[in-house]
Amino acid sequence: MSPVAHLVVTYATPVVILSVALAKYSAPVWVFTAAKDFLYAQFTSQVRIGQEHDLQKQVMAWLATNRLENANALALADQRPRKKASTWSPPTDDPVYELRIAWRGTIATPRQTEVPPPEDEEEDEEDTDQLIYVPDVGCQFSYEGYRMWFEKYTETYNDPRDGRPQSSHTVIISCLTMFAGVKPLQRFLEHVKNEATVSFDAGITSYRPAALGSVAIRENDELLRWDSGIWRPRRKLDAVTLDAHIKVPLMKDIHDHLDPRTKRFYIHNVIPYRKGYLMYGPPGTGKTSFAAALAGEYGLNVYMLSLAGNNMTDRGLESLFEQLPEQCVVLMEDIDSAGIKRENMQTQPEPKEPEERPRSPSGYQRPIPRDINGYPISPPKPPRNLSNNPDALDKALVRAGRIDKKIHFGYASREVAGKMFTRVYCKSPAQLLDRERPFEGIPRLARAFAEQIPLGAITPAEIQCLLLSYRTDPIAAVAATAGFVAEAMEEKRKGTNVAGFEPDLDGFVFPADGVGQVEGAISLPTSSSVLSPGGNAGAESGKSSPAMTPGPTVTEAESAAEDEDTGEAVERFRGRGFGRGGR
Ligand SMILES: Nc1ncnc2c1ncn2[C@@H]1O[C@H](COP(=O)(O)OP(=O)(O)OP(=O)(O)O)[C@@H](O)[C@H]1O
Repeated sequence: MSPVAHLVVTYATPVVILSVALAKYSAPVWVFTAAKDFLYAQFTSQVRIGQEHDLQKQVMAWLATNRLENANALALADQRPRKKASTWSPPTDDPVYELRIAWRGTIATPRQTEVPPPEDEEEDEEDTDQLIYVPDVGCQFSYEGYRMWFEKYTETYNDPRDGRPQSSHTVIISCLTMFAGVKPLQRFLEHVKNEATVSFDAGITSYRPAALGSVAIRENDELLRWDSGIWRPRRKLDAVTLDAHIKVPLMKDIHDHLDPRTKRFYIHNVIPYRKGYLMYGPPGTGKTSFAAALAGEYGLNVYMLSLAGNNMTDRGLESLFEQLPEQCVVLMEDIDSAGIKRENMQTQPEPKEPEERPRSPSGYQRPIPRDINGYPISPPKPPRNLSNNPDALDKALVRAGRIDKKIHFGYASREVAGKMFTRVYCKSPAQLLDRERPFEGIPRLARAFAEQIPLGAITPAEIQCLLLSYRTDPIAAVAATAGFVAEAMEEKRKGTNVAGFEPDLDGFVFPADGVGQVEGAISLPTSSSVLSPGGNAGAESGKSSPAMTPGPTVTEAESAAEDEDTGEAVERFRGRGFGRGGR
């Protein structure tokens, strides 16, 4: 064979054979690929969930807790996923319980019976440093026998407000099904949502407006956004102690409002579906705690707005309200110091463009009262308004329709004081330190304690501070109460900040973590707000002056206790007092 023929045979033959083979089989391959694509296109249902939707987090949390074993890509979560369904143990003496049961009956699923023991909650809360993974791009899972897969797309862009890089995530859930269409996906999302709703025992997310500092934001208020939110453990409603005659009707009212039938009624009659409560009273009486606990109770997230500063315009507020989800609690703090007066509104014609509005010398636009008084930005959802001084509020702000109910949060009554005492010292075995044994005679001690709290003078926050200081010793707490009360009232009279209390605890054990103590101390009233004349808080202090005499002495408490040992123990601590001077 000639060399040319050899070359042709050696190199050309395989190429020819390969070309013939490809020509022969590529058509079926192409047909197969096209058919597959066609089938996928025809029979794949998809749902896109944007970052602004709460459901995105709920889907991620559901996947993280249910399907991690199948995930082939993981990412670190930026917040703790909620726990699975949990519920509460029925308190026999809680009149609010019936209402809660009724409410949850409308949303509960059978999974609600999967109740982890209450102690789990505490264990979980200590576990905050644990790394939490969530499924990342490409994770597959099955639901009701349908194969589903989850994709996540991240888009990065520069924030027009301050030019900083931001990212937004879109989650896509796909499902391959011949005949069921989008139904399995809808059922899946419904299931995730229900589970997340049932799991609201675990916590709530609270949002605040994202940083307001930059000039770009001030000049472009419609770009204001809520921040990405902070997950907080749910505060139980039972932990906020209120007099039953306040708590029960209030809960009933809120419960009725959130009933879907009420919503239907509002929509049918073209009435804005929202409800405003003005909670007023001295600092440290539980307004914020109650609103947050309420949100947790109904599985609603909290959107917090402080109206104290001047760095937000009405357009900014409007923009924030437009972004609220359908159901939430809007917590407006310090509305009495927001400077919202009807007169202001009348003297300030509202220009169309934000930059036409008058500016303060610092360059900030003053909020125009339309934010609260004007319908367009009135909160569409049940808001809670917190104020220490309702007298300072403009009548237009508190008129019916904007504020539907005013609720006074007052100083601790004996009932509240006794309940707080009982809650601190009735510890479950999981809460007892090594050296502690379950306390005995708590009801008697609680009575003795409550009798020493003068009416109209001491806030629940102050009581919490005292009790947490003696968290491991109820007898010492009872003995120290008279001194504590005397010192608290003296401090208020002098006008100094009672947060400066330092218990004289020689020989006693400080709370191990001190967290509650610090929290209570931070929130203790400054005398300026408690005693300020003219305001409600001041009026209240004034009114209550005659009642500010110390309550029954410890000796009376002892006789009420009818307990020799307890009496002796209390006697041992008498005179030690509470406070620097050991009065
Ligand atoms: N009624 C209450 N029951 C149980 N704890 C309470 C109660 N009131 C206040 N506390 C405790 O006191 C602290 C401060 O309470 P909170 O912030 O809710 O008071 P506030 O009335 O909202 O005060 P402010 O007017 O300063 O915002 C919280 O840590 C809370 O635990």
